[in-house]
Amino acid sequence: MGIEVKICGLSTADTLEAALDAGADLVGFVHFPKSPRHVALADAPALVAQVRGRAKKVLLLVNPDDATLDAALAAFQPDIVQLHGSESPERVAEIRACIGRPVMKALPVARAEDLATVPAYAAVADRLLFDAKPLPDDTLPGGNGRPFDWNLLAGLDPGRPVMLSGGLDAGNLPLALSVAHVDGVDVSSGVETAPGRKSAEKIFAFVQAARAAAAQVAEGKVQ
Ligand SMILES: O=C(O)c1ccccc1NCC(=O)[C@H](O)[C@H](O)COP(=O)(O)O
Repeated sequence: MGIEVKICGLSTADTLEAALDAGADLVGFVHFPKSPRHVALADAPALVAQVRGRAKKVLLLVNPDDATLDAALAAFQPDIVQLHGSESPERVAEIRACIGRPVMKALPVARAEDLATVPAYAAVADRLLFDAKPLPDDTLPGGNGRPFDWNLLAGLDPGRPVMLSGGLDAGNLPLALSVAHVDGVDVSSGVETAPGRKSAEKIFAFVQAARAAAAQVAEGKVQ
């Protein structure tokens, strides 16, 4: 199987259509009011209906309580729930048992020591997403448009599908995929012209670059 491409933070019909037309495997909807990509519950059904099975729908939540979880599941009907807060392995396991659908846990990475929690989360989550650890001044736990040292993932095999995230764009994907042998890539800022404003052209370029880079790695042309 080739690499999975996730376009995250989609919130408008036109840019969602661009991601689907470009062939994204997963489309991510952020339900987190502090985010410039936030999708309100009332706006979810129209976007969800538009997907029509052309991609997997990822609902992105941050430290949701049970009420938020229930309401968001009903509105977004996701294929995957991505937890992008400080959820403990126990909370991830609790949510996974409750929702009966795959959970992708986002783990913040800045240094090798940050990977110490991988086994505990790999034991309870269906997928792992490695993202750049927010800086002290960042107001969001993700979507900050900043990469981390991809070499930190070299040789890592948590026994779960792994998605690489954080500051990716069409330009740095070949290097990222040559360094980090992952199952998927995820982007938000790198396909935007401003926070929360997705670009159809950048979305298409990112998906194309991901397919091309993955093929190069598969053919052994990029070490
Ligand atoms: O995208 C957001 O606004 C966001 C807000 C709060 C938590 C997570 C968020 N995004 C999570 C994602 O999966 C992003 O795609 C990921 O962090 C990469 O973002 P970027 O570095 O901007 O490509």
